[in-house]
Amino acid sequence: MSEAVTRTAPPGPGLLASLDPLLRDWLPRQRWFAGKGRPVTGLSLVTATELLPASGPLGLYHLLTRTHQPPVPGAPSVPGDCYQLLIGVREALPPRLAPALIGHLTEGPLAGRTVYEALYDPQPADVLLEALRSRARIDGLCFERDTGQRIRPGLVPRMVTAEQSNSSVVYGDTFILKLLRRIVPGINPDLELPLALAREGCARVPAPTAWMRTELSGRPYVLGVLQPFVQGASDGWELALRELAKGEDFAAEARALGRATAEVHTALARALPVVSLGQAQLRPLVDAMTERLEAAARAVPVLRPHAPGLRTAFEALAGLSAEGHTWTAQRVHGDLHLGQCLRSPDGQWSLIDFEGEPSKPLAERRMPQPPARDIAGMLRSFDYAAHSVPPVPGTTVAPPASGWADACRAAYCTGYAEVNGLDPRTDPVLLRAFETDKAVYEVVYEARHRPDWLPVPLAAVRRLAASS
Ligand SMILES: Nc1ncnc2c1ncn2[C@@H]1O[C@H](COP(=O)(O)OP(=O)(O)O)[C@@H](O)[C@H]1O
Ligand SMILES: O=P(O)(O)O[C@H]1O[C@H](CO)[C@@H](O[C@H]2O[C@H](CO)[C@@H](O)[C@H](O)[C@H]2O)[C@H](O)[C@H]1O
Repeated sequence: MSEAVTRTAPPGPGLLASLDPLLRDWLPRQRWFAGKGRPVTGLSLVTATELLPASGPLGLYHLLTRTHQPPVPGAPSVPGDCYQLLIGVREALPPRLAPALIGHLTEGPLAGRTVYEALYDPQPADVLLEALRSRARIDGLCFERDTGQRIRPGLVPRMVTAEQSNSSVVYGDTFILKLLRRIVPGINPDLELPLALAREGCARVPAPTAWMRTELSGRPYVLGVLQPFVQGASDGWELALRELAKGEDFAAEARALGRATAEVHTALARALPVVSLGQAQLRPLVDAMTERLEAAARAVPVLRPHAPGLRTAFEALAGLSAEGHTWTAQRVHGDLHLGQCLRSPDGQWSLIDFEGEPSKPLAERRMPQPPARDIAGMLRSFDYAAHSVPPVPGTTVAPPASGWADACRAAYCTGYAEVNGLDPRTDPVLLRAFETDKAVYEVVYEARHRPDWLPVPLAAVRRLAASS
């Protein structure tokens, strides 16, 4: 794990080489590890930055490390993914840090010491906040902030333990720092879009307070974003499940969510380019959807029988386009679902996590898209919530939830139209194509990350395939 190091710090490659076997075992077990299903055959260190020396009671290292894995069958060989790690080194872990254990060093300059995931530990987490507050520059790590927003020192950190694609730390219920795990070169929409929305004065999205970035081989990388923490918030997914469990409807909230989505779309359309999609521009979009379907059917065999029916959704869209129909495209959220919507105690909705679908290339995530992409994501999410309610024991009857989902879906579109003037239901071909694309994505996502959930998107796949 030493040949590709571009920056090293004491105690140097000795420590880093001895970390290699521990990380090889630990990395693939992390929720945010994107290369699941293929063995990690090697790691190469991209950068190592010492934040606290291991000669003291707590050593702290910021690492960027590239994994080597065999290519996905049928796909071309590409460089491995690059992950961001914050590694702590202590003599022994206090019991409160037991879940953070990575392993024990058996060789090298620090043999006998314990290595752990340092974000769990308030002291290292505080090092990051202090670096952002003071706009530090440590080796190639740049900590920057909006000087108009104040970061009070001494806010107590706690790691967010929810299942995430990245990792987050909350500071004193005032800020939340998201450390991106799989990092990719380029402008990251998770910082780009909230900054653009803040400039537009859009209050539906927490405005970035500070961010961490670096440059590798002349290309920019966003490493993390700090934003105000919405205190006492519940996310839309929790709220929807709560209402479902009580047998309550969620239509009023769904309508408010539709309004919030439309407000964000309107602000994004003001802030960033809006383009028209004629036949030439729509073709690549439809081709990409079709290719994703083919790749998904190769990866998840249970999808195969439905592929012909699903393909008709994309063909219908291409057909409308061939007849001269055009659509408007703009920057969108890209992975909108109920878990990305936070309701504060005063009932206001905020949207978070503008990273887009993490498995897609950044260039694709940053392309203008019909707003129907986000709307379809939310419509799928109401359906997900409805299907997550376990059936009544001893019955095979579907939970009373399909009607619940239909009411939410309708209310959401109504709310959207109230703000935007355009009711998404007036373009059913476009909506079906995007819902299909999303359901296909979800099948792959669940097969990879949560196989028990696979029946949820598969139910939608069956419905969408049959609705041609
Ligand atoms: N500004 C915020 N205020 C309160 N909670 C937040 C905020 N941003 C994120 N969260 C919480 O952190 C979780 C993870 O954030 P998210 O941006 O979705 O990360 P990821 O990209 O890792 O999925 C969210 O589900 C939400 O519960
Ligand atoms: O980690 P992210 O929030 O960026 O998104 C990924 O994980 C989501 C699950 O946590 C996944 O969402 C799917 O499951 C949700 C219920 O847990 C449901 O509300 C969504 O509609 C459904 O797509 C998301 O697709 C994935 O990108």
